[in-house]
Amino acid sequence: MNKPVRIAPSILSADFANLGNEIHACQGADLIHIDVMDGHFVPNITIGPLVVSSVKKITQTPLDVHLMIQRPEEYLEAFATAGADILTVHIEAATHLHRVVQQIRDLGKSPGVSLNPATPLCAIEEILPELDMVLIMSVNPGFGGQKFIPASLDKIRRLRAMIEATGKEISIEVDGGVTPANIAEVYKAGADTFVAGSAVFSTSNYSLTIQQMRIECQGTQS
Ligand SMILES: O=C(CO)[C@@H](O)[C@H](O)COP(=O)(O)O
Repeated sequence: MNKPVRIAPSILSADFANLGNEIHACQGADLIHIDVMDGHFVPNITIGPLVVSSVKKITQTPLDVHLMIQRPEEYLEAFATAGADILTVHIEAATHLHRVVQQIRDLGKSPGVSLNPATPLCAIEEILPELDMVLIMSVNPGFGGQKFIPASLDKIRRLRAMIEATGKEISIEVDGGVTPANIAEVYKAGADTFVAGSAVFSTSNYSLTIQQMRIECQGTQS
């Protein structure tokens, strides 16, 4: 069976002075990806729960909140209350990851775990069956507009095999340097959810770009 395709525009590349309209222009998106950076886990500072709560008021599209922060357990409730639907934490930032994943479930949200490019897949072996999604960083986190790291493709293939062995439906999201030119290859490797920041927001018609990215994946289906 063909895997679903979810396109998640990352508002990190949007015009923040015009955020509501920027999000409305992403018609056809499956998720709105929101990058939360604390200036400690990554060298950049971005969005907090107040902005998530404002975004929640203006869109029906589920909010995919990517926490690139230290001590994520201290902020889960705030982001859940603000309207996050998916809460993804970094394995490198959560000391008691199992507890953090349970906290996300208890808040009624969908848990994801993200891995930096240098973090091996074996690090998530034990927690994998508890997750709804694994986010593979295909750039080093912190900034939009970076180049996709080609070694991510093999990592995605191996992760897909690990997920199949669990017999569970767990999404693979890929974040960083995904474009209409490489999305088909990333999909074929086993990903189903694609974050796209500059690839969407640098174009003149966001909705059309989202549609093109989906078509690129569907073109690989048998
Ligand atoms: O998490 C991050 C960057 O750390 C991303 O979500 C970026 O926003 C992706 O941007 P592009 O690579 O697609 O421009």
